[in-house]
Amino acid sequence: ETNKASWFSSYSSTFSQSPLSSRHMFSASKMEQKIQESQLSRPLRYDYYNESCPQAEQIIKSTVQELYSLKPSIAPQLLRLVFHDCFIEGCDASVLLDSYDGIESEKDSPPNESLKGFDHIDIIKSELEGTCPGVVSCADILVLAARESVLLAGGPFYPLYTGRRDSTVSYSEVATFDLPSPQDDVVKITEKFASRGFDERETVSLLGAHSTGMIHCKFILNRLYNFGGTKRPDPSINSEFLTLLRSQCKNNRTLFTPSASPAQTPSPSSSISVLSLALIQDPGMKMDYEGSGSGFGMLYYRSLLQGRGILYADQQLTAGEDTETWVRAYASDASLFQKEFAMAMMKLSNHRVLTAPLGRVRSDCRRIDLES
Ligand code: HEM
Ligand SMILES: [Ca+2]
Repeated sequence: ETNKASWFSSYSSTFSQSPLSSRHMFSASKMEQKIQESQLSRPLRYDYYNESCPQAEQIIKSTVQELYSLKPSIAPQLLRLVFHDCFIEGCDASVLLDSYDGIESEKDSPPNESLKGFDHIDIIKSELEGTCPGVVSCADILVLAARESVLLAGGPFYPLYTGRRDSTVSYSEVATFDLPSPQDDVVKITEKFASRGFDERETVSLLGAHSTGMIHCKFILNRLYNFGGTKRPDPSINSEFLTLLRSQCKNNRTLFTPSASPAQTPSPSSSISVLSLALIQDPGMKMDYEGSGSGFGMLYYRSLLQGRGILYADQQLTAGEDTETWVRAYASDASLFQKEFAMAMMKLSNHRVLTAPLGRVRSDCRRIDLES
């Protein structure tokens, strides 16, 4: 029931706060209708699949582990994926839908351009469909796979209820406007998370997810070479760290992997835009650039305190009084971080879920089945 209460508080805060409400897909009356309908829908349950598909959670766990042993990069990919799903109209697998038949999908919206992990979700889904066809929702697969990924990346375990159902809609416009941008300042970031019911403390702990995974240079080039049009770097970057980041991310036309030969440098008349070339040639760098593998969390916050945040948005956590307090707390207490990250991930995974009779269980996570 507490679950439901937080669902409602986060929903209504989105609704009332909403400077962006005209851009949301739902009109006010539709939203009210949705709230009323949801009062009829059932809450999530512990071990929801224990009769309908008792092996479900084990299958998800072992498949993620197997995929991870072949390609460790899937763990951060799945973790990011659950954030991008749950943040946009709740944990309903809306982010997994492909664009087809007039559906403009979230995954094709600009903030989701570099999301990965969709094919891994397909693999897990097909394992489950082989065992219990039509039973396990894509939304549950996403949160459970992300939980496993957090563990593999060195983060905490957290319990999750199940019984989420999948959306029949993809919210590409909401994703375009509401997902946080790497260029957002601390005010914007805290506003966006507050609109989903997360306070500063929870926001700072969630950002600890940036202890793991890859970042592409395109997200920080301005910060390194032309911050706010100044032709100078962001003054908040530690100067040694600036040198390191610049060595990883060369400026525009010279943005090539070390193996690229000079002959491949495009001439100014090249028909390929510099931006798209930059994307092709941008292999990305590890967020835990020190590669010490010294755990999930601690190093991220310590780096922020030294002006070594990679994204502008990361570094902004030290620019707000409250957020900085939590950065300091997590930098000095690893177990506090693990505990609070676990709580925040549980809250994220329960954000505005759809349960029966709402939504449905898609048999293909990328498409809405016509018959069901
Ligand atoms: C202010 C909020 C946030 C912003 C602006 C932001 C932005 C970004 C950007 C720009 C990247 C790099 C993507 C790429 O280069 O392809 C990234 C990666 C990542 N983000 Fe965030 N993010 C935010 C919050 C979060 C949260 C709350 C989580 C999870 C709880 C998360 C998890 C991740 C993960 C795990 C990666 C690595 C993905 C990979 O290796 O493929 N992020 N984020
Ligand atoms: Ca969603």
